[in-house]
Amino acid sequence: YTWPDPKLDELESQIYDLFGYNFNAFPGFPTAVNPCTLDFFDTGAANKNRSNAADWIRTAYHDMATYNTADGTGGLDGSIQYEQDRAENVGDGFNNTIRFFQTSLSRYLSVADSIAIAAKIAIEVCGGPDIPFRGGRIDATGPNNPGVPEPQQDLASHTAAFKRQGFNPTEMITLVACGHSFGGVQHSAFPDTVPLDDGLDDESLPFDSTPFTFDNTIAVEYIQGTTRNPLVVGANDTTNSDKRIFASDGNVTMKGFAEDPESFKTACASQFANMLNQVPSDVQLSEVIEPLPVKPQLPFLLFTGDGTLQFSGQIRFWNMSESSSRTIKLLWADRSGNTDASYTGVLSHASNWAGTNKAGQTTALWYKIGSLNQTQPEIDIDEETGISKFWFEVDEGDGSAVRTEDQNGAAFVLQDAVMLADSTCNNGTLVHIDIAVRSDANPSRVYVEYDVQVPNGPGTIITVDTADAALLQKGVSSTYDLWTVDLPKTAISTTLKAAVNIAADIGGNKVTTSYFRPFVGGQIGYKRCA
Ligand code: HEM
Repeated sequence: YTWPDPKLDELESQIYDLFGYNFNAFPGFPTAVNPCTLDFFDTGAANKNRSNAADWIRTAYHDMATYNTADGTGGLDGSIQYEQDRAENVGDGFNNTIRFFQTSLSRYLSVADSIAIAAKIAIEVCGGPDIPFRGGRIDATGPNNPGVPEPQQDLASHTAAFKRQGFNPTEMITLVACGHSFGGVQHSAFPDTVPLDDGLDDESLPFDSTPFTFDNTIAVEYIQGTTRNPLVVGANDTTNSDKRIFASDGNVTMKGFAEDPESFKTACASQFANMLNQVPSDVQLSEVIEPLPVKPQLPFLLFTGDGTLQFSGQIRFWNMSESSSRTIKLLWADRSGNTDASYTGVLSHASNWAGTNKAGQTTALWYKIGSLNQTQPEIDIDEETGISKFWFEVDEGDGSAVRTEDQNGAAFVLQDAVMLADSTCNNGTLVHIDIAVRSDANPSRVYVEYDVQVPNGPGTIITVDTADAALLQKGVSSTYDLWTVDLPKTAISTTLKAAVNIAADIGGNKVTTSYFRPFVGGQIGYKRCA
């Protein structure tokens, strides 16, 4: 896709900026599955086979399992929030999962996409295959029809349930084996399947001897006859659903998985992806989100009133490794689209500004707009000529040709009609947001947008609220007027991200700035009011 696309930009960060210099990814899914034995809701040694990773994967399946291919209803839509009182959703793993990312939801990050991202990251970080990711799941506002398979049901009803969900019998065996590569069955949820050992409050019996890692042990132990899977060798044969499912094709599929770990991995990659992509028929998922080769993060213009616009932000270069000889130049076109030899500035880089989606690797380098030198930390743009787009020239300094990074000619578009003014301040309880608006823009409305989490029974709905700005001073500089709005901290404190953006309706179009965090340190426009 072409930057900027706020929703895809957010999702891209959530799946690629996971380790290292990863301030973007929020809440930081990998922190909960690195190591994969982590269990945030651990109640003691008795639960030692449980993990966040297993909870997240089971949550994705149970949310999806209401899908009905015939009428396009159900699927991965966050409806699990409203379905936890059902017998088919016994256990606290769903609530644990949703609680983890509840505070980071935004208009760009739905509950349903968060569930899908959590499962994808758990699988990938814990030894599993890469799962291609498509985004744009929309949250249901109430429950779907029931439909999650339960262990006491017979093979015919499981086959029918998976068919309804869009999986044929081989895919059913595959998806169950892939999912049950993680975690196990808990006594408290399934007391008949898992007896309680003396002296324990609760315990979980794993499906295989490696419940924290994706691997084909689930199949190897099953085929060898050494499995302790409580849904295969449980004392009550009625609830041995894995046994019935695994054996349903004469063990052909499980034998293949036991003999060839790579074939298991490949098969799981495609069935996990299918699971995450079963969404209601009125939801249109994006294309598979690939990492952007060059990605601006919070490119920001700040109106100073001294004749310049301060341009700051960070740029991520994917698939780049450290080099002391490299220099990267930023170039821009002015408001009229013209270029000039003077429209250029440096990007700076420090050696620990490296990140990746794989633990222990370096995949991307981060550069900052402006120099590292504190006296010139951003690039100053003449407010009279302004900016309309920017791009980069990468010189490896090794004699190879200088490379232009401009999104195949589209460049990186940046509007300069509305922006934060540096007179913005906060007094602890409200932020006094000053907005510079280009005098020739004639906006019909200038406003601030912010996300609000609205409780909806046991679930959450994200809405976008707005606060309108009023004109404060015409001609505050040669090119700009000043508008202002007061936003109480309570308005934006319902999301941990606490981010807002400035918008204006100009000539029938909506123009906006990036999301920024007026109350949180380290970003722009949050100084204390005098
Ligand atoms: C006929 C289909 C299935 C049945 C009857 C079934 C049954 C169960 C049961 C009884 C548990 C124990 C839950 C607990 O103790 O809280 C469980 C756990 C789990 N299931 Fe399934 N399952 C099925 C399919 C799947 C699928 C398709 C996936 C994912 C692809 C999956 C992923 C998991 C995971 C990861 C756990 C471990 C949870 C933990 O340790 O906290 N299951 N399953």
